[in-house]
Amino acid sequence: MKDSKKKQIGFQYALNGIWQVVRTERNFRIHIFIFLLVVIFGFCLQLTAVQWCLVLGVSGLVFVAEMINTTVERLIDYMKPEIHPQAKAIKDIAAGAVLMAALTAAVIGLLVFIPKFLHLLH
Ligand SMILES: Nc1ncnc2c1ncn2[C@@H]1O[C@H](COP(=O)(O)OP(=O)(O)OP(=O)(O)O)[C@@H](O)[C@H]1O
Repeated sequence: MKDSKKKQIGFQYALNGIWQVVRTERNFRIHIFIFLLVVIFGFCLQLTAVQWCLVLGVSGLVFVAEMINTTVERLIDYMKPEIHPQAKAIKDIAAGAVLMAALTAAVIGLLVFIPKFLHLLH
């Protein structure tokens, strides 16, 4: 098979992976909804290039963390372990990664948007 054809198929698998998460994970859809709100507010409040980089960067971090968490959960469920402390620790750590990304996003979001809102009020 040609190299470009192989790459195209790999890309389709990757898109399929993203679609799987969008379709099945409620939390991921909530992240998308929040992201769209942030983008709308970003345009309305005319974020600078650096502010866009921060907001988009941290949003990407949340999406990636959520997808890795979903991967870990599915892997553990696929292996069908008994209730086991290791299985619990693995899932809890993956969930903790999402929480850390989300908290970072929230702090950066507040640092970027609060001064913009205050500026509007004055
Ligand atoms: N096999 C297991 N053994 C021990 N504890 C488990 C096991 N599976 C899940 N748990 C515990 O239950 C928690 C929730 O697991 P679950 O797979 O339901 O994730 P979830 O966060 O509810 O996933 P979803 O994103 O589908 O809502 C885990 O964080 C872990 O503490």
